[in-house]
Amino acid sequence: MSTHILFDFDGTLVDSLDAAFTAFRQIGPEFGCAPLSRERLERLRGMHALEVVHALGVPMYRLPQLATRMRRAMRADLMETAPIEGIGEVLETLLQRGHRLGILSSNARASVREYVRRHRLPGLDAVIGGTGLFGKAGALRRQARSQGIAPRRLVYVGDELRDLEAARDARVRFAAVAWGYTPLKSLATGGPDFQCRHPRDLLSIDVERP
Ligand SMILES: O=C(O)COP(=O)(O)O
Repeated sequence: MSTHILFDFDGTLVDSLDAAFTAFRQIGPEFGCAPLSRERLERLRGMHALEVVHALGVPMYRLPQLATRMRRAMRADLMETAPIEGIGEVLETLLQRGHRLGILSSNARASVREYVRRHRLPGLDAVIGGTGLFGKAGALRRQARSQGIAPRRLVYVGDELRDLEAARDARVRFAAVAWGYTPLKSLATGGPDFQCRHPRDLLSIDVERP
């Protein structure tokens, strides 16, 4: 039987970290954040998104507004950024093997769909977007329910600790990727079901588990 594989977007299908960094340097100060250096960014990458928000001094009530402003500021750069190298071929192979693919992202659905179309990423027409930064667990649960499948038959592929946490909460399997925002060694502390150092490692995540 095939597995439903849902992909996170930013960091997992496209390396948007530079675009995020540039946008934050512009917008962060409006939210009372100190200017961000590359060195500090590197230190923040190992942390959970909530810890990052705290470390940057963003009040929680302003987070949705900051995230929306960031997404808008990043959009043009993002559209010009190529997908992670090798991901297109891997998606193609997963499709040929009969897997059902999709995207589940806290980024805006319209931007993600536009990106998939422009960069011709195969099999990713189903896009769930705008989940809220910390709303992915509920979205994963709803997805399993609406597809009529047990959560364990879903795999979420992501690059951040909030992705891993959401998959755990929803009892969905999680594949951690090494090429995203959060280093694999930080993701490994959360005990992901699969660790992918290269996109082709995604081809072995269909292993059935009891
Ligand atoms: O909230 C964002 O824009 C980041 O989106 P992601 O869930 O695809 O990482």
